[in-house]
Amino acid sequence: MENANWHRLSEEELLARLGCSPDSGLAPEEAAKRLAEHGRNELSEGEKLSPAKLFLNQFKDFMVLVLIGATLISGLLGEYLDAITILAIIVINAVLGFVQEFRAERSLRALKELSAPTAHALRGGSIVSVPASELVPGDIVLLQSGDRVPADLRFLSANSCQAEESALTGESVPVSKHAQPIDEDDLPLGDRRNMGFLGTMLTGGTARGIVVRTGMNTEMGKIADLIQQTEEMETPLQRRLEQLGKILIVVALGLTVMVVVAGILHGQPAYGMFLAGVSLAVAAIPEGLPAIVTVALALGVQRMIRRKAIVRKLPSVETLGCASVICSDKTGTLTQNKMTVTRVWTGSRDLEVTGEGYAPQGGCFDDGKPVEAKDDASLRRVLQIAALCNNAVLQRQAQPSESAVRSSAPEPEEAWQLKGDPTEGALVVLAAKMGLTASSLEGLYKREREFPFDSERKRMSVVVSHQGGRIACVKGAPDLLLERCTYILWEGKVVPFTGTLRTKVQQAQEAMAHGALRVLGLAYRELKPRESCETAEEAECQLVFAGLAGMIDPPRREVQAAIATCRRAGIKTVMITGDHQLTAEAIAAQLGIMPRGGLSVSGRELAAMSDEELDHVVDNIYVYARVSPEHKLRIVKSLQRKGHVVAMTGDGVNDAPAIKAADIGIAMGISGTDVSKEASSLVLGDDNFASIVSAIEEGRSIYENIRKFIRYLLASNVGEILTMFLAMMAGLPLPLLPIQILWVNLVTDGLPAMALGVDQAENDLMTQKPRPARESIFARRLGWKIVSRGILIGVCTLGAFWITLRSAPEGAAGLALAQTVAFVTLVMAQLIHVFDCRSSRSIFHRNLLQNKYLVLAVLSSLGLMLAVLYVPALQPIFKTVPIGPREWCLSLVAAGIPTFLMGIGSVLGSSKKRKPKSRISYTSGGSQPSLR
Ligand SMILES: Nc1ncnc2c1ncn2[C@@H]1O[C@H](COP(=O)(O)OP(=O)(O)OP(=O)(O)O)[C@@H](O)[C@H]1O
Ligand SMILES: [Ca+2]
Repeated sequence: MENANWHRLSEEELLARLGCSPDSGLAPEEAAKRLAEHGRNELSEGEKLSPAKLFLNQFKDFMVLVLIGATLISGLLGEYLDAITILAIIVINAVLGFVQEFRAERSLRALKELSAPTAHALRGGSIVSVPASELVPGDIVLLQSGDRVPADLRFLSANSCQAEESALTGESVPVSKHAQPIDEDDLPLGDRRNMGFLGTMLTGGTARGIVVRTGMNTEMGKIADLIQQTEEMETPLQRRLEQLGKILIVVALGLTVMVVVAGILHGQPAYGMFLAGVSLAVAAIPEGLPAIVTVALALGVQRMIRRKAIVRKLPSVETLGCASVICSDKTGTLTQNKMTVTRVWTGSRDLEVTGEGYAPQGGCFDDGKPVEAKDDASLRRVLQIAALCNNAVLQRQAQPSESAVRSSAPEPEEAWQLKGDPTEGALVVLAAKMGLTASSLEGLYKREREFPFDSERKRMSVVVSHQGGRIACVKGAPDLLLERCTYILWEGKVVPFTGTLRTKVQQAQEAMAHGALRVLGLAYRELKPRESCETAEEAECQLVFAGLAGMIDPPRREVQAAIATCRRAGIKTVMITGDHQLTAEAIAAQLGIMPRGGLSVSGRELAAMSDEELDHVVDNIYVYARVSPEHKLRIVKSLQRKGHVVAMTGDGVNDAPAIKAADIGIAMGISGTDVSKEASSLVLGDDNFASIVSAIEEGRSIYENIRKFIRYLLASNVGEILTMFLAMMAGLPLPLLPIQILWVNLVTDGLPAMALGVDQAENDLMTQKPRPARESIFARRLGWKIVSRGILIGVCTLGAFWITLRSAPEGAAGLALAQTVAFVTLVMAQLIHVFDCRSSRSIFHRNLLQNKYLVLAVLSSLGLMLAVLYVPALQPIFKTVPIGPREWCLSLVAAGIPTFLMGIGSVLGSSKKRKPKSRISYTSGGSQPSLR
């Protein structure tokens, strides 16, 4: 089927060559057959690490190589027990490292699969949503503005279709597409205007195309090796830790060399000192750090997924914790996007509409008296426009099967299902309540044209033919619609739209908007017989204003609490909406977004401001109303200039630039376009504002957990090095034998550190201000804690060693006892300190048993330590001796000092300073000051 000239073929030739019927598409069996033949529609990802390779990689580490060298030397010197034990430790170390990295790798891959795209294909006569990876040549796919092109395809039809092909051609300006054959050989890609290419985006219009090539056979596949995977998968923190790791290696090696030299100068045997040096270097280098960071990030990401926030770019996990402003869409994110018309205004009458949901029950009431459509020409016209200028379809749900009942949402009474825009759905329901259903209108009106809704014009219109005449029906945002109306339908008669009447409409609209209703204006015009009506401009002028419909869209239940959480956490919530300013303000007040003295700004006011003027007030603006997507970019930029870390939501094609520019770009999983998702770093699985707040909470928690185990690992390492260093400087014997150091490194660093990575957050996580984006990982006294605890661990371990050594009998037995005491003290000090690391204050501030994993990890480390002490078979290997109550007391006291001494100090210190919190008051209703 290879043919480079797909663009030359006619539709018939295409269909014949690709063996596809234009009406029913491919049969599912045929599609399956072709999938087996052509392979999946995926770009191969280049080198994928096999588990075996990943395991072998563990041995490539420099320090591990040194250890292997040391094993060889031990073996050659006849110290077989040493050699075997070290070898065993190397292997266990590698297994641990492998498990950590494998888990990280796997969860990162799962993450990628989560955001895998789907496509709408015609298969076996109906349109189905299939994973893009299962498309085959011959599939007919349907695309609309905002979709990514799922394979290379030839267009069969295209309506005002625009595609952005910069990924392939480097040209960032969208090009228009058509479906006609182009009779030219060797056409450059950019000129194949009747083809769409994998990896490009549809930025406007709709299209139908037939897949001609998939996967690595596509144009993108041909250059797949060349394109740099731009997806950033390493976070700034990881990069900084890598640098830190390098510094630590140098420091650790330097200290180790000093320890070895000092030891030899003080008369220690060279072989023993060499082995001790190597072991110390291995122990002191936090080689596991990067892997644990990745695991902590990856596990955190999985927790986020459970809370409906899908991270597309790992670095944003870190940025999330710094977010200081969330700019959120209103409709669907803060509100439920379940619209119900509750009021209709027709000039002469202000009607109340009853009945909730999509079921056409209830009706219009005037002062409590039911109203019939047939008695009121104005109302009839309003309902007609509402029903005709509409693409939403309401369906009675098929008798739900048993399995659907069990799995479906908790609203069994909701028997009606909406296909399409909820705003339009509300109007369909309104018309149906009054007896105008789609089926009753079908025969009478025939749609000739549609000028679709866009968030720029904020209206939609259709042209319908009816009894030989034609009518343009328009609905949209009233303030913009009114400018295009020259007449008004007043008490059943068309009259000129005078200033007084305009004021009345204005007042009616504002009254509805004050009540948090979204208001749509409805207008029409009867076209003259040969009047041209080819553009939206031609259709939407000289209109007759018919009436207003006001609809409620209740806030999402969780949102108010989420916004309060943000406020406590020092995060500002800003509402950005295309809706009317009064509606937006009313809902903002309901949700507690707007503080006393906060401002709301309309798109028009925003457009009139210079960047400087905007910067001046941006910190005090809480609502942006009637904005267009382009305004979002200005808002993001301005907030960033003020030093904010900005999270911005969006769903449409035009939102992509703002999503990209924001520090955390957020796309809607359900209602968002592919274009917006591709630009985003976070996708909300449920379109819900509350999920953003959950993600921020997890982001903060992950970062704090990383700080916890960095503190634990580094303080442990400082303690280990210092014990050895001070002993050698003081001319004492080795306080810890090489094998013991390796054991400490393995057992205390491994599991407890990982358990800290999944620790529960502290209570004050969401009452703290966001952390500054440039803050060092050692900020907020972490560096001090590492150094102070490390020094105390080292000094106390050495102290216990020295006391035992002095009181014990001279000779090998006494030394072994002292070394065992040092070993126990070091291990216990770390296992106590690990609990201290959970708190930013002290060990007394947290429930010790809360983190079950940590308790288990500590208990197993403890068990292993006791085994080394008391299992006779292990004693010769680790050169330990059983210790008695006296030694235990000494060890435990020495081990507790670093944590408890500092803990008591911190309790005494913090009881003195308690500063009062400042309060901002938030209104719940009432009028807001505004820039107007
Ligand atoms: N389908 C539609 N047909 C005609 N007019 C519409 C339609 N949907 C919305 N409008 C009008 O356009 C205005 C803006 O709608 P848009 O969808 O851009 O904003 P929004 O959904 O409120 O935005 P956001 O999600 O940011 O809150 C609405 O207030 C309404 O008056
Ligand atoms: Ca270590």
